[in-house]
Amino acid sequence: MTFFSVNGTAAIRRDNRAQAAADPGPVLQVSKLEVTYYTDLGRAKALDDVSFTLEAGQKLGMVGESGSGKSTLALAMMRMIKPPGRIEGGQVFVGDTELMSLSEDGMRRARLNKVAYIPQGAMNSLNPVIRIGAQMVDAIKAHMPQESRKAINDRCVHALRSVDLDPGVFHMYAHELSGGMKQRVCIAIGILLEPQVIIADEPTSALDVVTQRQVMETIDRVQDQINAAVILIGHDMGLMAQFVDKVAVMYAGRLVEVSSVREMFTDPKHPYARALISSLPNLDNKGVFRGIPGLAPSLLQLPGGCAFHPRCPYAMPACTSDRPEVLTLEHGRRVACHLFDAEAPHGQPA
Ligand SMILES: Nc1ncnc2c1ncn2[C@@H]1O[C@H](COP(=O)(O)OP(=O)(O)OP(=O)(O)O)[C@@H](O)[C@H]1O
Repeated sequence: MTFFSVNGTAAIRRDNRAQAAADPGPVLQVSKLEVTYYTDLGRAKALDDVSFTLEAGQKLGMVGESGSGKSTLALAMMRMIKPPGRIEGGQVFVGDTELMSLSEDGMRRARLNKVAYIPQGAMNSLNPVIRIGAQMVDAIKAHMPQESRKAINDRCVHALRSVDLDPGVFHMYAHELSGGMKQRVCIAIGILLEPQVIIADEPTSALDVVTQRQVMETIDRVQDQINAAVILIGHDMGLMAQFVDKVAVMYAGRLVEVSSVREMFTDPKHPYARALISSLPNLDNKGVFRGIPGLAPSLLQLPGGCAFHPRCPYAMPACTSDRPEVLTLEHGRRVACHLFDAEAPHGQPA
């Protein structure tokens, strides 16, 4: 912890940068996370063996078709999966704290403090009859019941300023704010306790393109201020390309590729990632867009072998029968595809 000054008063602030320097290595390690929804129609495995790491200050873009499991991943990391869903395995380390093994009370304290989640449509779930400031104060009080009112207010004002909002917003109601301002309030709430990890689920949906960019720039800036690792869930590959360091592609509950943003956009490996990239407009394809043939599979009836094989132009016999392991390729790229079985160092699954 270090001290910083807000309006001339001292407030406690965690120094994520000093923590990261003292403890190099990934701040977030997700390992073999598994989630199943037990529905009347059968079992839907929404997360299957999901593993990845993220360092302090890094931004990961999580992309994939609707229903591929992106929000489930965020909810599982927060231990907020509700029935009929169940977390059936895996670990999530934030620093040296393993979230899945915390008590309910320990997890309640870890939320917002170690890992903050800005859910899909968060800006529409601000309470319409409670002033913004009171909602921010409540969030802090739940974690710091001993904190003085003045220190709490100062912390709120600091967070509002960090997201480029006037401190006057503290006294306003949600209906007095534009969509972009409301989304920035949600980001301010997310950073109140300076978490080491921030997960933002579609933070720019329902915003116009100018406001989208402003919100992404706000996330960029606050992340830099508190040196957090950020996961951005979304569909907009163009926006991802501009703002993230790494891209993770999810398909039918599995991470099929995790690569640096440059490698993902210049040389995507997994055929599904290739299809996603080639469906983007660019200056060369002169308005001819290539879609991805077929539909995303139902999680209740996944094809055998690789779930993508019925849509894959490179499918081989092994793809119909053997589930591809996640392989580590050069530069630490991770790909789950039989096309690369021979390329992985020593053929070892990651
Ligand atoms: N409450 C639920 N009950 C049953 N199945 C569910 C439930 N929530 C999610 N699922 C299943 O989990 C899968 C993943 O859903 P999830 O919301 O994580 O996808 P997503 O990639 O975030 O989609 P979107 O981009 O549309 O938000 C869905 O296809 C659905 O089959």
